[in-house]
Amino acid sequence: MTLGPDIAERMNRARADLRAGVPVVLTDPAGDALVFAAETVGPGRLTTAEGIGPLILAITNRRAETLRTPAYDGDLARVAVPAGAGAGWVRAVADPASDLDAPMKGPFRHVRTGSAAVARAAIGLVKSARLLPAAVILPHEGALALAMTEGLTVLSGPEVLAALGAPVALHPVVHARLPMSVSEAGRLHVFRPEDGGEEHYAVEIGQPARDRPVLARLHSACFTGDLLGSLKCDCGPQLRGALAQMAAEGAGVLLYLNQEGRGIGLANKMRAYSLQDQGFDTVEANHRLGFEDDERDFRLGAAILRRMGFGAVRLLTNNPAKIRMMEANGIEVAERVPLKVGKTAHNAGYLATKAAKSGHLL
Ligand SMILES: Nc1nc2c(ncn2[C@@H]2O[C@H](COP(=O)(O)OP(=O)(O)OP(=O)(O)O)[C@@H](O)[C@H]2O)c(=O)[nH]1
Ligand SMILES: [Zn+2]
Repeated sequence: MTLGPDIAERMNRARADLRAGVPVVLTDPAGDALVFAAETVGPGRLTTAEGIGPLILAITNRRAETLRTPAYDGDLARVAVPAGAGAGWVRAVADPASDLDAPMKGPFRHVRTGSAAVARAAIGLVKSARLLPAAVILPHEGALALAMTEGLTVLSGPEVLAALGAPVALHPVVHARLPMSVSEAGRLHVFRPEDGGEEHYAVEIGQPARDRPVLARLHSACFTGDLLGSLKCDCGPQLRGALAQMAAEGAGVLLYLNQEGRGIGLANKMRAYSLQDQGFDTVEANHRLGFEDDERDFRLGAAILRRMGFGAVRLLTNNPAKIRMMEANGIEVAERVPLKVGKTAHNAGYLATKAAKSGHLL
């Protein structure tokens, strides 16, 4: 084995670079390119990049739909950045915050020739860095040479696309006893992805048998609901309700998956909340930002359950997609246990939207 980073490790580096506003280089058989996150690229680097060659802004089909412009590449659109348009223009196209104040972003000149593969890998990368799903691309023959002189992270575009679609391998790091007010027989397990990325947790209550379906909950992180007692969602009561039910039965396992905001991260979730204050529902807000309704990867949950020795669950959920994902990833769902707690005047619309648009069971 070589000492250098593999593709997953280099992608982790690239995420840090992109979050800091530093470009990365994507190599591709159709042509190499420098890639910036639209959210973080500053005016200085953008001007330097414009001096090298014409820039392209890649946005998702969801964002294109909001901007009423076609997505010629299917899942994404490549629009030319007008000369001298600057970071303000890039940000306004990528970020829906000012859509209602300044609705006309176009007309856009679309780039329809060449391969969209680099744009696709770039959007996948910035999304996985929990940034707005839009990337500035500078196609450049000398990108590799520039990477050498400027110390930029280099990734193969096709490898990025393959890695984004591959299941993340996780390993247990540590577990220890954790007496909790709900149950003194608690134990917290920490799991870490092989690429050194974000950790996920499992709270085990009692000593659930491995050869029978375990009462289980796949909980997605919700800082606002879990910690702050937000009334906009039902996450806090669901978290506490699930643990209470496991304590009452004497055994269970709650996975705490760090996929805040259905996988878009807290900053983007707050952008979605701001759009909800403008009158859009939870699904429309995700789409206006350029995301799908739900960007979570529930394969993580199945992988952790398997690592813990569980093959079958009684799943506490109202979300049929979680059941489908468990079964598709080798965890039998012997029973769905409804979890209906925490309805408030503030979240009634949110819960109704989840039922109407995301198939949640009421
Ligand atoms: N993007 C976005 N995420 C939200 C919003 N409200 C809550 N969330 C996130 O949604 C997730 C809630 O997930 P869960 O409660 O685990 O899952 P669920 O799909 O509702 O399914 P069940 O609760 O199991 O029925 C958390 O990650 C929250 O942060 C919102 O308006 N927009
Ligand atoms: Zn929540």
